[in-house]
Amino acid sequence: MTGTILQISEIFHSIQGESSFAGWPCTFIRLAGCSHGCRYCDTTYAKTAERRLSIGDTIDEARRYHAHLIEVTGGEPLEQPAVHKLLHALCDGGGGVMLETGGFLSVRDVDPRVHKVIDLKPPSSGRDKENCMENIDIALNAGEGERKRYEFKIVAADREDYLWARGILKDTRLAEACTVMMGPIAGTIHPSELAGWILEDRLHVRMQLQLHRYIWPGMDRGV
Ligand SMILES: C[S@@+](CC[C@H](N)C(=O)[O-])C[C@H]1O[C@@H](n2cnc3c(N)ncnc32)[C@H](O)[C@@H]1O
Ligand SMILES: Nc1nc2[nH]cc(C(=O)O)c2c(=O)[nH]1
Ligand code: SF4
Ligand SMILES: [Mg+2]
Repeated sequence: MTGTILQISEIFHSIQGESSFAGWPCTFIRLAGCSHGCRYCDTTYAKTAERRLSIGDTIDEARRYHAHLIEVTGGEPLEQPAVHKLLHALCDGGGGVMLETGGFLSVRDVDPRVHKVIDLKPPSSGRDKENCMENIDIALNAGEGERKRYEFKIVAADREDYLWARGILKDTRLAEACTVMMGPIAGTIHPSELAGWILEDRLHVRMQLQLHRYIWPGMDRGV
């Protein structure tokens, strides 16, 4: 198992900048490769691997930072089949384990101990037709205790994205069951504009800004 090879973009220690865990020290394992190409992606450098590491070496390196929280992100982490063994082994080691996924692939086989952050890609991504809507059903049908480990996220560039998000939330009533985070895509709408729409519509979502962009402005990698 530990011999299974992962394509790695970077492993770093930072402040969790997104999700309901924003603000906590966190070690990030960024797996390389993504076949989606969202128009606004801020991590295109992760398309290609910097290193190939066994699961065991990946965990050893991540654990060196002694963070209470580890997030596996990408690229698109679910595109590497070995991610499931990685997540399982991380959970066995204790501490909080998070997965950040673009939500194109089902999270059905993800270790149930993992806190799953699932993006719903809006029209401005150019990939909105590829959302795996099964993930919403999986979360809604999860038992009471398990449901808290499903979190959804929608980033928006404009009013069209926002209305799309509002429509999905109304149709599925997802926000009544799970945490839904909403934030602006960097360099597009001002946070106050998005906040205004959320408040006007009494939307039951949590607003987020990418904290790391404020802590380390202009830094694209390793934060
Ligand atoms: C780079 S992706 C990697 C993980 C996975 N592929 C995904 O899309 O969730 C991590 C998060 O960054 C967000 N993101 C990417 N580009 C962004 C941008 N320009 N502004 C705000 N958030 C962005 C994505 O929506 C996603 O939630
Ligand atoms: N600080 C920090 N927090 C993050 N949360 C999710 C991230 C990601 O790229 O998936 C991310 C990231 O790249 N940096
Ligand atoms: S799925 Fe994630 S990593 Fe892939 S292009 Fe979209 S935002 Fe970037
Ligand atoms: Mg990021």
